[in-house]
Amino acid sequence: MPAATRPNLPPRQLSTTSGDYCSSNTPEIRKYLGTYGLTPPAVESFEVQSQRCLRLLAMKTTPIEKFQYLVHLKATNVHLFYRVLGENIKELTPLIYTPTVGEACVRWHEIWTQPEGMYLSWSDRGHLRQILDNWPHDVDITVLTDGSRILGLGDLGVNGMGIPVGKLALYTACAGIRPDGTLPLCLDLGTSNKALREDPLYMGSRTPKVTAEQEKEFLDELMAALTDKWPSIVIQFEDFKNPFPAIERYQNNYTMFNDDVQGTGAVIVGGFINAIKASGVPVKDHKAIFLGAGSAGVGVAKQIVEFFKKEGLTEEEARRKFWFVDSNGLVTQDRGDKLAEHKVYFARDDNNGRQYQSLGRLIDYVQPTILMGLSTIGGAFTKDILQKMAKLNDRPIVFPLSNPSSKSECTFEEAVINTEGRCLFASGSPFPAMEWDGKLLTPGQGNNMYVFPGIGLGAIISKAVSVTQDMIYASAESLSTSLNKQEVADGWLYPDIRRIREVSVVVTRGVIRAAQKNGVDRAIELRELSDAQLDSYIKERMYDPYNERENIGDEVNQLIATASGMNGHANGVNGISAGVAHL
Ligand SMILES: NC(=O)C1=CN([C@@H]2O[C@H](COP(=O)(O)OP(=O)(O)OC[C@H]3O[C@@H](n4cnc5c(N)ncnc54)[C@H](OP(=O)(O)O)[C@@H]3O)[C@@H](O)[C@H]2O)C=CC1
Ligand SMILES: CC(=O)C(=O)O
Ligand SMILES: [Mg+2]
Repeated sequence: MPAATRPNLPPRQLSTTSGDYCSSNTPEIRKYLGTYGLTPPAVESFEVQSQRCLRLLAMKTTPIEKFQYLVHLKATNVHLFYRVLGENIKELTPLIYTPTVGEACVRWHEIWTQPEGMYLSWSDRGHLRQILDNWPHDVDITVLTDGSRILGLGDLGVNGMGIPVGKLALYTACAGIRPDGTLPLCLDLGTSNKALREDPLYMGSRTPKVTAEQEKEFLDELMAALTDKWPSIVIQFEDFKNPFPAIERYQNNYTMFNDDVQGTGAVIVGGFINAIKASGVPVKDHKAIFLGAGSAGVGVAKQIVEFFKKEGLTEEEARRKFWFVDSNGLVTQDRGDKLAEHKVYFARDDNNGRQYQSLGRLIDYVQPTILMGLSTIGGAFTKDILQKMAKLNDRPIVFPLSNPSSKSECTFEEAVINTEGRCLFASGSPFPAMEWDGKLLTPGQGNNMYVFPGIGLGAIISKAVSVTQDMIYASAESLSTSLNKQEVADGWLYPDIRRIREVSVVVTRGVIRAAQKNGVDRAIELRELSDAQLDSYIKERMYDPYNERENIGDEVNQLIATASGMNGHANGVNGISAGVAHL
């Protein structure tokens, strides 16, 4: 074939995203693609490319610059991005997700360079189904937000797009959901953030947030449009200021869940089950104070109620183990204000006229074994609070879960020092390990990425018609059993994040089994598989960035085979195959 031109084949649309310009392409592939001469001559291995990426990353001095480089890498070579991410998941997750994604969202309008995902505006209603036709791929899963409660950072309008983009990257990295099967979706329904509305660089509608009734009308149209376009789509809601109406309205009619309420509940229960075991205190003797009674706090407590019930408590006994504090103090039935509906279930009626004075006084009164933070108030677990918990308990359970790190109720170091290294700890954002009394202590991270990828993949593979409470709970239980012997021996609450692909298989299997038990699965042939067979089935369906060649396909394999007189199948053993496999 001529050196620099495509053989007798039709012109081909080149795509940077799928690696058409990748330096690992062999000369044959470059000729086939028509990129011969358009890339530097060297044919590089993945290791070399990865080394360059990591060096480039190290040259960036701030987390936001590193974030921007990773956005660029994903846009220019998606498979390389997922290889680098997969091999450095522990180091890179804080850059593509919390905490850095928080800063990226705050500054989204300043740092935006290229489109990712879809935006649907209030003014688009009536046409949502048509607009979805503009999306170029088939979709397995979407993460959608209205930007109204981005981490603990408040209403950021369409700047919130960073969250669906980041979460979907984790669906791919952790559970192998194909990148082109994911749709980040940001609803542009106005924003209550006046500063953003007035910022000349803001990229959303400059109108106040629509009413709850209008949002419901919009979501009704959107849910119908999404499932009409992609009948098996899994729809994950994220970072809504008030997520409860949508969960209630759609959970039985669509394959949907809300990760802040249900995923957070599951991931915290997953670590909590191990914390309860490690505390040495029987389940019946635990008592919990929650600082923050929002969607995440109540979501976590509801899943813990399920766990307590499975451990033999009645629902009433389980419910009464919780004391919630919100911005108006202890959540009680006789407080004098109208409680938001989601708080009523846990509102206390045994306050005996006592007024809430402070978190410290409440700890003295309740004597809790567990202190959870989902309040968005950074530093709320002061030295005094932590020392009180340490005085009351041999192994106090302290979970400061607010994100990003600046909103965490305390740091790992503060918790360790003020409980003399005895706390059972998990946070929302990552903290470094530290030495205490000659021992290296590693903080747990109650990171939803342990469960949502498996919930999503389980729903996709089982073709579930809805995501049931049992599926969510199964993800928590599966997570709690996924620690290996060493992790258990070291007293960890969560498995090593570097094993996330293995963990996601266990979680996915649990979710599929629960879907089968509930009869919501449509892939009924999977019911016959043993657990080992189901694990293999799941693994086979996971996207593997090391084995990507669909961009080239059989056409080039055939061509290479003919040109080289060899069997040029991409998984073969010659130099050509290495190039194809590393597209
Ligand atoms: N796994 C994880 O790491 C996850 C962490 N989160 C984090 O949890 C936090 C809360 O999320 P979410 O529940 O959805 O948010 P919400 O806004 O729904 O809830 C925040 C809660 O904190 C309460 N609060 C605010 N100020 C105070 C105060 N001074 N004292 C006591 N309580 C206060 C609010 O009170 P009021 O109700 O009166 O307004 C509300 O109940 C966020 O930072 C989020 O990032 C969320 C999901 C997963
Ligand atoms: C982790 C997450 O979902 C949140 O903080 O909102
Ligand atoms: Mg969230």
